[in-house]
Amino acid sequence: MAQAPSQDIVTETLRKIMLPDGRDLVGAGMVSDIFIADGKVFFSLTCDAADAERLEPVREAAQAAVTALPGVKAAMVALTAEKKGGQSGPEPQARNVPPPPPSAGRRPVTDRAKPGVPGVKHIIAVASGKGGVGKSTTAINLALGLAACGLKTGILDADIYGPSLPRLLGLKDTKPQQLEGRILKPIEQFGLQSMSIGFLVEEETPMIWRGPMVVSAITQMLREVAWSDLDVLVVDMPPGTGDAQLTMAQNVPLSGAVIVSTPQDLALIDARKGLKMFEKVNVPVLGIIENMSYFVAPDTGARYDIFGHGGARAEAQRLGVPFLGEVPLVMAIRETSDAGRPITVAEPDGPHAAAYTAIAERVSAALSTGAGAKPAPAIVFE
Ligand SMILES: Nc1ncnc2c1ncn2[C@@H]1O[C@H](COP(=O)(O)OP(=O)(O)OP(=O)(O)O)[C@@H](O)[C@H]1O
Repeated sequence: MAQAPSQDIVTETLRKIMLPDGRDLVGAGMVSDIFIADGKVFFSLTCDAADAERLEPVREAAQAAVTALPGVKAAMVALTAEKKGGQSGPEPQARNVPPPPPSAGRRPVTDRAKPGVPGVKHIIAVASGKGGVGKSTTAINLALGLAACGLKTGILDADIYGPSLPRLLGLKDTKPQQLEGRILKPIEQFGLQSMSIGFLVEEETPMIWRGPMVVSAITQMLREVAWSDLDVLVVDMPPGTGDAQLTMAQNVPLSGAVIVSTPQDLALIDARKGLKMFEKVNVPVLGIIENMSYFVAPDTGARYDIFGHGGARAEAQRLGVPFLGEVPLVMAIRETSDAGRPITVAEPDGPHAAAYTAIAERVSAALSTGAGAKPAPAIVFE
């Protein structure tokens, strides 16, 4: 492969990407420090929060243009509303906050009003306010981390718009066995019981589901799968906070929810919406995970905060929700996921597996104590 391009070449490429107002990205002063390592290019684009949605196609165009440069293996471009510097100072150690102790006022984690799922003690949702923040990657590694903590664990891929579990588990051509009636046997992989709509339909099948169908498909996968004796079932939710997600959060007997966010303020705005959604339906939020928290250069091991590290921790603190931990942006996480052997399986003794296991321990502790963000009581004036 050709040599990776220089920062100047990347900058020149970005000069050709135009904004709707006719300025180019570089001329508009939107491009952060550009970081290039091992053929991969990382940078962020600064914009007003209000313009984020409108500028998503520009972000995609920038990412595609840089990816197409000779010598580029991958590019990761994020939109952010804060200006960020390049390399950070030394990272303070051990900043993870343990889950808060159970307090008398917290409600029990099992919602008795909803019928439980046979064979499953606790169900937790892994959700994100927006797509592409690494929710599925986090969900599978969290599930594996919970299993490593000694919990009998399952994972249900409820992201039926874009199921990724078959790929993440290296089970692309596997079909579940049908037991009597309509009941499906979960597929066992890496010690997890798993189910995904991706096991049932071909990858090419267009997934055009309307909201209500999404909910019934998921409810069916929850209740018509022979989950066996699970301590915890991790549900990888569809991204976003629309009606389908809200109905799901309402209908699935969730013990709690975990929100995944990247550190940028714009992702955090969406994460906050996710949090509010669970509060609305009285599901305790067990905490927030910051994914792609910082970047570790593969060659030098130096740490860079190009995407604005620490935002999720601050946000969790602000919202009174536990911070569950941070996972860096490392190519090994992406590559192992793509290869169907998540990092917690591929490198169980490595630092990244340790990060996920530490997060899993906090989730497990929160489940057993009933800790989580207690929704504020509604005050009604009549
Ligand atoms: N910590 C990480 N380091 C490096 N790459 C990561 C990390 N987390 C996720 N990724 C990569 O980012 C991409 C998006 O991740 P993933 O599919 O888990 O996101 P998602 O939020 O579930 O996306 P979608 O909403 O589109 O389903 C994948 O290629 C994944 O391998």
